[in-house]
Amino acid sequence: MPNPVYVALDTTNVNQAADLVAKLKGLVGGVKLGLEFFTANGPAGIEAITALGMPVFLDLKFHDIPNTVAGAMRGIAPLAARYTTIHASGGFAMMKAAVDAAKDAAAKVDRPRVKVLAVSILTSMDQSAMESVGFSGSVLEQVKRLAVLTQASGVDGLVCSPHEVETVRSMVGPAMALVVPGIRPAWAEAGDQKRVMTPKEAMERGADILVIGRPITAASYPADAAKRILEELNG
Ligand SMILES: O=c1ccn([C@@H]2O[C@H](COP(=O)(O)O)[C@@H](O)[C@H]2O)c(=O)[nH]1
Repeated sequence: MPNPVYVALDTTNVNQAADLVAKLKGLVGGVKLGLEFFTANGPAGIEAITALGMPVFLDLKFHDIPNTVAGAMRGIAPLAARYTTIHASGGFAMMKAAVDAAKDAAAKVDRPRVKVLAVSILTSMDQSAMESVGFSGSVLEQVKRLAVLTQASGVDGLVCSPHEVETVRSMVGPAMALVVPGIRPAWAEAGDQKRVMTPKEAMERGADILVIGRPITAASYPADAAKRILEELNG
């Protein structure tokens, strides 16, 4: 089985990210670069990390009208990321436009197409946070609704918390990638994450990819933390 861990390199500093890549190569399956890194370093920063030879997940969580999101997908096509993200709450038309643009753009630059993942409900939100923005149903019901919409739009995968992954897997089947942040080994602090679970539990419930940031990157010895997670996954 390929290593399912993508480590979230949430930093503004390219050298720090590159140093973590060097320390973690062979211990994680890929790296995730998000808004913090991209807003500080732009496409050149992404290219610098991609050049280090690990699969890159470009987590920019686009959420806008279909035409704008399609343009953004064309914009990132040359960066050769393996995965990118949009928000499922942008709706069917936006998600379809994103996938169509990713396909067209990849054909034009003659590269494998970036796989598009739709973020359902952020793992930092619990039931009361959902209600505070106007949702009356349960988190699980909303994630299920967005999973159906995501699959219908042709998007490649869904980002959800470990609490929903088993239900979503039973709904969408094996082909859709289920990417799961909110991962916390028993020895790590939850921080701002609300819907959390250990790496092993998340895999047992059907995750394909585990997104793990601070439990690795904020550890005194990131490579040791990544090894410990691998041991727990294999144990
Ligand atoms: O629902 C979501 C979607 C994305 N994320 C991202 O994953 C990492 C998690 O980092 P930790 O340090 O392990 O909390 C981070 O980059 C988020 O932007 C998420 O947490 N939840």
